[in-house]
Amino acid sequence: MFPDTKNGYTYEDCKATADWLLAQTDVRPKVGIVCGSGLGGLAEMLKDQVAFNYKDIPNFPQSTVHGHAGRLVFGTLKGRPCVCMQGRFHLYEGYSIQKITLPIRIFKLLGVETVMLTNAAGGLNQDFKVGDIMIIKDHLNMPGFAGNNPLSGPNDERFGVRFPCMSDAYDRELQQMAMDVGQELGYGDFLKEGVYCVLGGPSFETVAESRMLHKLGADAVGMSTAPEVIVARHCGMRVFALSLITNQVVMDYDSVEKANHEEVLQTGKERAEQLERLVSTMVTKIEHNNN
Ligand SMILES: O=P(O)(O)O[C@@H]1C[C@H](O)[C@@H](CO)O1
Ligand SMILES: Nc1nc2[nH]cnc2c(=O)[nH]1
Repeated sequence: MFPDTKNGYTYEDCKATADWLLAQTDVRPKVGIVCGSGLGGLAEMLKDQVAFNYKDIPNFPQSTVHGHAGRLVFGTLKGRPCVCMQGRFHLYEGYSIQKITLPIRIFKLLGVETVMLTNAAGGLNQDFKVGDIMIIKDHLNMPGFAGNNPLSGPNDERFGVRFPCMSDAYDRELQQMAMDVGQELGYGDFLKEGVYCVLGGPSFETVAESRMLHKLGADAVGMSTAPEVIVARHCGMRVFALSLITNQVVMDYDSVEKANHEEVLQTGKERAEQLERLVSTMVTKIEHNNN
């Protein structure tokens, strides 16, 4: 079956999904986590889990990519109520940009205040190595340059304003917290910061494209996250995001390296434990209104 490409989801559609979920769990999450390719182990850390397959959730798309389990998991992480997407959606799966970002609005209506996103990305910055964790400080939203922005279409003020600011999209306090926590955990050698660039995928970059993105100021390139960040900021949630550098992007015509999804998943496995510890430690330190 070809994925549902319905464009718009109304406030009422999102509310219906959120209410359906809230009726089936007592967990009232303050933190919403999105797991990138091969990084779904974070969801397994949640205690007292109540999990839903995406196929059972009204209005939810299905995961079609290897490394994205397709489960929404509620539970607690060191006592803090969380909800975790074990698998996200991508434009290249054939979904509309509104559909891939729908879960972020549902997070909002579940009561989430802070969104933490992870992804797998190719390293463009020549100082980065495979296995580095990059704290995202900003993004280049390439589909948005071509008019494919998740906020295109009628604006519902119940979510946010027509023209949201994005110069502060990535919460600076949370970036500093990640640096501090990373240092405490002994991750200083592989913890970096930088600019993430999203492309539509699913093809990986040509050499010319990679060189261009590097010149434009991107440190890492991937196929997700930025649309989710835009939607999260539009509806007023704090955002923190990390890229795991799973491969070095090929920038040289003489290179024999070839980007591939298996390498992406393999690097995810090798670095998963540290990434999970970094995110889970941060969750215990983030202050919310009633904790
Ligand atoms: O969901 P993320 O952004 O982690 O997935 C990346 C981009 C592609 O979906 C895939 C390529 O290997 O990994
Ligand atoms: N576009 C893109 N996405 C990725 N996800 C993981 N690695 C890569 C990469 O090299 N390029």
